[in-house]
Amino acid sequence: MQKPPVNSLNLDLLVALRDTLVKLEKEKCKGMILTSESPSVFSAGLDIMEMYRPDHNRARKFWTTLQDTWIKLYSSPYPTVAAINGHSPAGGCLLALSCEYRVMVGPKFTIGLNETQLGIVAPFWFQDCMRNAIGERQAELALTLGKMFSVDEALKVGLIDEIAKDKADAISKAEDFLDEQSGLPALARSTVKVAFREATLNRLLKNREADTKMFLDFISMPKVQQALEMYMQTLKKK
Ligand SMILES: CCCCCCCC/C=C\CC(=O)SCCNC(=O)CCNC(=O)[C@H](O)C(C)(C)COP(=O)(O)OP(=O)(O)OC[C@H]1O[C@@H](n2cnc3c(N)ncnc32)[C@H](O)[C@@H]1OP(=O)(O)O
Repeated sequence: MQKPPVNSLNLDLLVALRDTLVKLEKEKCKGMILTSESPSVFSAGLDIMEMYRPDHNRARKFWTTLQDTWIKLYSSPYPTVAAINGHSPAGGCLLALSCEYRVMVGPKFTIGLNETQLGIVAPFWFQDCMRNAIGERQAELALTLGKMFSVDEALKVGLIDEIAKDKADAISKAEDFLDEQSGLPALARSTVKVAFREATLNRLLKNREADTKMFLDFISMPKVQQALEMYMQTLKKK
């Protein structure tokens, strides 16, 4: 990802990510490493400006493109690794959680689904991804608190799989994971992957329209708009 300054996921970046994932699948990609050009941010999550005082049609397109991107990434037949070389809150954490393996550069960055702290709610499929990675108990604690994990905490709880000392080390560890996968029969590998992910995927696939409506209704609430405005101001003041 290369959208300065913080790879916030706006409609354009999501379209680019989704189209890339579609192309990779078509071209029978052997494996993908998702990382960031920024030296300190993997992705700042959803672009708050897409949710603040939104145009209804654009907000719908934004959300359905996020859903498409997630579905493509989460269900990709080829192996995927997140080389998390910077902070990874909210939607950034979702991208990392949707890959099969996570290597994160330590020690100073943070990762987590922090939505509750912002006065918004992580959608059920974000929650499912966290639950699948760290288990029911830890996920409930993390989601209700909107907890951002340090790299050490993330490793301990199973949110990431390995710690790297810098980006080059993260890429090298990610390549090791892909090398290990490359010796396996591809169809057997991807069938097992989809079997593990099917229930989580189907939950969104069967409820896409309701999920979109919930998002549009939620961001139309004056209280939510106030919370987003205050949060944007805090970020700008910083
Ligand atoms: C019931 C179902 C309902 C569904 C409801 C909605 C569900 C929503 C789901 C997911 C939500 C999200 O993903 S919300 C986004 C959450 N993200 C964050 O909280 C991260 C915010 N950003 C930061 O903490 C920091 O920016 C950083 C740690 C990522 C990087 O820090 P750094 O110091 O390097 O950079 P700055 O803070 O100075 O930021 C630079 C610049 O970028 C702007 N910025 C940062 N984050 C965002 C963002 N997410 N969206 C838009 N813009 C962002 C920041 O304001 C600065 O702008 P200026 O240079 O103009 O000041």
